[in-house]
Amino acid sequence: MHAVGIVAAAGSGLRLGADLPKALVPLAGRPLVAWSVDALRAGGVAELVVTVPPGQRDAFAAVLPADVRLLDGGATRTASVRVGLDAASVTADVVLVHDAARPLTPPDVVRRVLAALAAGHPAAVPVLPVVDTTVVVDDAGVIRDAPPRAALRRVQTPQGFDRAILAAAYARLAPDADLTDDAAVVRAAGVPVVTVEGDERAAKVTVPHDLAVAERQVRR
Ligand SMILES: Nc1ccn([C@@H]2O[C@H](COP(=O)(O)OP(=O)(O)OP(=O)(O)O)[C@@H](O)[C@H]2O)c(=O)n1
Ligand SMILES: C[C@](O)(CO)[C@H](O)COP(=O)(O)O
Repeated sequence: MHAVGIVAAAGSGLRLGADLPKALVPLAGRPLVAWSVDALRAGGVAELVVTVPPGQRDAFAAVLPADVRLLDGGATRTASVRVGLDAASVTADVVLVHDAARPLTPPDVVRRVLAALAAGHPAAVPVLPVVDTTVVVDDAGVIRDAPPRAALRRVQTPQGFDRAILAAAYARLAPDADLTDDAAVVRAAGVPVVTVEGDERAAKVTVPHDLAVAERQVRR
């Protein structure tokens, strides 16, 4: 099975509030994107495309292996993944789409996603259970619903897909579509998405506290 990894690294990191693009923010002395690239490689994905903030290719090239392909990303995560997917080799059987912002994803998570694809599933995503009561609120912040928690999951990356199926699903999307993940893109095209076990260590670095947690994780 020929797998290509697409690392979405073109975000600015507004919620992190750093003075450089989030994917270049150091974690234990290495940029987040370098950790994320390593995570995919450790899990068995050798060929990688990374989408970066326009104008930042040199900065990313300086911190990534020379065989990683760098492309200018788009204004949204969806647009950035689309750029990476368009560039992914058509000889690839499967693609794994990963957030640069999930630097410490264990290789076993990558392997579980690849195994589900190898078993013939068109799409597979890692998930974790929800441990807090989860509610739906209205504009005034008043609780309107509390969905049964047992069926809820938190979705992580990398998310794996049959390449041709993901490409067809993206082709159906409006050019300015902005979905929160790629599972939503294929689901919009009617493709079933199976789940595999995620890992707390694959947490997304979103706010400053997440970076502090990741630093402690590396030290352990
Ligand atoms: N236009 C964008 C926006 C996001 N991403 C990537 O998508 C992943 C998840 O996005 P998020 O954590 O929200 O990153 P940012 O958009 O950078 O964060 P913020 O929303 O706080 O600005 C990140 O690895 C980010 O680099 C991307 O490739 N292109
Ligand atoms: C793709 C994702 O990481 C799955 O949980 C998530 O939806 C990204 O959201 P963000 O707001 O772009 O960080």
